[in-house]
Amino acid sequence: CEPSQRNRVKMRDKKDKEKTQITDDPVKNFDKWKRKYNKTKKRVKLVQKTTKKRDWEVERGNIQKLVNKYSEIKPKEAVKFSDFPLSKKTLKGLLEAQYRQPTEIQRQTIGFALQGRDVLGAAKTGSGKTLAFLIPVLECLYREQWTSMDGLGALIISPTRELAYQTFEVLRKVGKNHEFSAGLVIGGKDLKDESEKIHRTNIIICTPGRLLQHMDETATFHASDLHMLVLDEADRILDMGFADTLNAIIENLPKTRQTLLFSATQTKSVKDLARLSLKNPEYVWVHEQAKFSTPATLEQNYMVCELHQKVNMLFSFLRSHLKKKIIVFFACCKEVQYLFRVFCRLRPGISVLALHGKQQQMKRVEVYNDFVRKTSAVLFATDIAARGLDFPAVNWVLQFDCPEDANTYIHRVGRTARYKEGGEALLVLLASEEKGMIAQLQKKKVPINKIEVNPEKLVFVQQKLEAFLAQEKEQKERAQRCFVSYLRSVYLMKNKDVFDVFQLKLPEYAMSLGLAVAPRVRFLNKAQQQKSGVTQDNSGTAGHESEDDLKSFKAQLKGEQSKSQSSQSEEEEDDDEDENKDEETLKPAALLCGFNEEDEDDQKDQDLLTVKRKDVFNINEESQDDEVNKQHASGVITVIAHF
Ligand SMILES: Nc1ncnc2c1ncn2[C@@H]1O[C@H](COP(=O)(O)OP(=O)(O)OP(=O)(O)O)[C@@H](O)[C@H]1O
Repeated sequence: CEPSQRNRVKMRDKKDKEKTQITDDPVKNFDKWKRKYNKTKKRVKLVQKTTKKRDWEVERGNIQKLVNKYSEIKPKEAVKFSDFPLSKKTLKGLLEAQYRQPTEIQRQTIGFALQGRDVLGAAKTGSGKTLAFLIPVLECLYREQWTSMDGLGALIISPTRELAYQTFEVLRKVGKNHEFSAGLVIGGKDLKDESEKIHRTNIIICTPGRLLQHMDETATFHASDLHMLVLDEADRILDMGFADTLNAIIENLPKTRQTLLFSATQTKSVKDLARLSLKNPEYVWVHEQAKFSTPATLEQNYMVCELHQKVNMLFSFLRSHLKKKIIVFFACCKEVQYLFRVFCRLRPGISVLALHGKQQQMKRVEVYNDFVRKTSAVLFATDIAARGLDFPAVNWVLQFDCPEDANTYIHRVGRTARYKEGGEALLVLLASEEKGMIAQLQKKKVPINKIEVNPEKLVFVQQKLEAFLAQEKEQKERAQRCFVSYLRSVYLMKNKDVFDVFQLKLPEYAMSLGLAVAPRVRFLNKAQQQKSGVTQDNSGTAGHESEDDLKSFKAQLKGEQSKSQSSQSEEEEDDDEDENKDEETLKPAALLCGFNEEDEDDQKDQDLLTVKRKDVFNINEESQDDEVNKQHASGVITVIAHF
């Protein structure tokens, strides 16, 4: 071969040799790789720096994508929650809480709420209204990329502490993937402690009284950035009892907010809604065309029973429903307090619990949770348990006393037959209440049948009650208070076609409670005298009373109840008692029938205010001013929790 060709071959061999030498030398090889790697890393970083968005920018992009889809929401086609343009965090929360498919009220309202519309939503009890407003609340704050620095963004007002507590628990469940803070403001022992946290809370679930107290007294708390206001059980919150408080709250809220109202018995009264300055609200009345206003799975009956047989009837009922979960509604606290105690002593064979507005808040929460957990038990309750509470698997709702009106009836029976479950309801009426009440129920499309009681099946407990009262003075006093309170509750009912206290047979009623003699009822005597036109001017006090009557009556006519009246709880009564006194004597029996010791230091309930009950004779006047002061000073539990 030619010399030049030989040279070329030589050079190539040399190069090949060098090449293999480098590949075989790991140090040199690594250095080379490292140089190359650094170069690439620099280049990638540069590219990333110019193209990569920050997290919040990504989130903002996601939000924009969701918002763009709002106009395309088709409620009729939404089968799953994921068919709505909801954030991943909310969808995850719903899924984790086992909520997959929206209920009818959720399907029909979520879209409007996401679009920023004001909504008035009404649907039967147990149909899922809570999520219908909680989902939009979460989405609203998510859309605004709300942080704790932004303070209050959404406000949910409930008529009772129990309902607020329950809503808070649902919010914690479905909102757990969001970073917002949420607080339960239902009255607290330590206002100062609460005040320190409240300004950092993004979602507040509250009862009206305590919220207003913060608005008045907590300097750092303001609601000027509020985006969403929710009134749960709106008709209740809008009615006369909460008028002053709600008006004062609304004065502190920005007009630009979005407002959602939900209830099973919705208001459409223009006067009521005007206070909220709703903007072109969307009315969603899911069951407006439905044949009945109560759940289809609820079987409803009523029976007529004489007043003095009611206790026997209740005991007999419980004896024949020992394995069931039952709620019994009474007209007033004192009735619940007395009958709860004697029923524990009677040992019906089923665990007896009591929930009413005079219990301390801790006790109320304890009883609430206890009843949630139990599979069979009977809960004696006032109307603080009538609205919104979602106790699982309640079989029966028994209304021992006639409800104030058809709406209260609907809410009470709604504690059973919830979300596709079945349930039964029994209403106990006096003969004098039957015609008026049944007419009201029929007008409200409530299907109810009359049943007869078999007198032979009644178990008589009067003698046992007499024996209890003979043993314990306190018990006797409780029975007397129960007697007077029940009469007062009937007397204060507005609808005189249904409630007529003068038709009640008082001596028989007293005996049925175990009392040998009917206690003196001063207000009835007074009322009787007024009824029969007897003037008391010479007594010196009558003139003063009638002036007060007139004032209060005028205030009611104007729809501006006096402060004392509007703050007066339905459950508040003027006679104090020390419920702890007889714990010692009650303990043995209590243990046997699952009785929880009641530490019912009389505490004034702030939840349910006087509604639709005219106190034209100012029976409660002595206690009212005191109560207002006490309400402002008294402490009730508050929890501020963060997700
Ligand atoms: N989408 C859903 N899927 C399954 N269960 C649901 C759904 N939405 C609500 N529920 C369940 O239905 C029950 C009733 O819901 P909720 O308490 O919200 O009813 P409500 O309409 O507010 O009743 P009320 O009128 O008595 O206040 C609850 O136990 C709740 O967990």
